[in-house]
Amino acid sequence: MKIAVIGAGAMGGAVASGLCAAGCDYKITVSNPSAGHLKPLKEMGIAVTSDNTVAVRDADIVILAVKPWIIESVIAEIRPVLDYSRQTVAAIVAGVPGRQLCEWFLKDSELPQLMIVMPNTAMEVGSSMTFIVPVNAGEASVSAVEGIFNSLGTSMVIDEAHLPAATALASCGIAYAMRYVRASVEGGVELGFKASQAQQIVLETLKGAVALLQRPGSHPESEIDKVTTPGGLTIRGLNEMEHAGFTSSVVRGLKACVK
Ligand SMILES: NC(=O)C1=CN([C@@H]2O[C@H](COP(=O)(O)OP(=O)(O)OC[C@H]3O[C@@H](n4cnc5c(N)ncnc54)[C@H](O)[C@@H]3O)[C@@H](O)[C@H]2O)C=CC1
Ligand SMILES: O=C(O)[C@@H]1CCC=N1
Repeated sequence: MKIAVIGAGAMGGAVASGLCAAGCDYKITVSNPSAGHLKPLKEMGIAVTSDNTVAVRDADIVILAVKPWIIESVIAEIRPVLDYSRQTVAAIVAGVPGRQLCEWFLKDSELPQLMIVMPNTAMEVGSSMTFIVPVNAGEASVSAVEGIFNSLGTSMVIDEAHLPAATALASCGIAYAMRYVRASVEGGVELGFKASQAQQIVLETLKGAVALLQRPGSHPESEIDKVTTPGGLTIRGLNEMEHAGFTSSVVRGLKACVK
């Protein structure tokens, strides 16, 4: 299967390099106006070009990975050469509704197989939580796009109404998770560990928490109950974090992200 990736930044670069690193059998061409982002991809053996129309011409699946304010002009550029009878478009773009993409893609009253895809930066390491929103897409094209993003982590097909929440939790959420790690490391340094040791401790602890929660029937509150000895140390820390607004600030941050 041939894939064209338009835009070689954080998302487009991670799709191409992630698929290559996973040893997938896709023939990938990446296009980007400047050469800087293309160089490492070329060194991995990926075909590169600065011409978007060249990249999309032979592709079975076209992945758009440009900023939201650029996507309209990129669609206008590639629309004349796209063959809607055989090509699927997956748009990685935040905050652009499906109906707007349809308006930009419309050609002779036709649309391509079209979906919005929302991954996160962990594609780089094959661990993205990715959402797929079919906008104008049948089962075969959705399953082809699922195949791509399952090679880069885990994917979930959702409806467009859930996309803002999904974006907040997972695509932006990876930054929120990093901020928890950074805060814990800073606390660990104040308590006497070197930053590198504190980071290792925090990451191993998070790995343990994830493994505990991934067991069937597991719940964060019951895991917390096992840690909080009555009158003990853990509950003092937890209550102090809640006095400072921990849960509330996370919920408010997610809601602000969706607004
Ligand atoms: N960065 C993230 O964590 C996430 C980003 N997204 C979405 O992914 C899309 C891409 O974002 P990033 O990769 O972060 O942006 P980026 O700025 O890292 O990459 C965009 C790339 O597009 C290239 N570009 C600019 N004009 C172009 C054109 N006319 N033709 C082809 N390429 C062109 C730029 O040179 C750049 O390499 C955005 O729409 C964003 O909303 C979605 C989920 C997560
Ligand atoms: O911050 C943003 O707008 C993009 C969308 C999801 C993650 N980064």
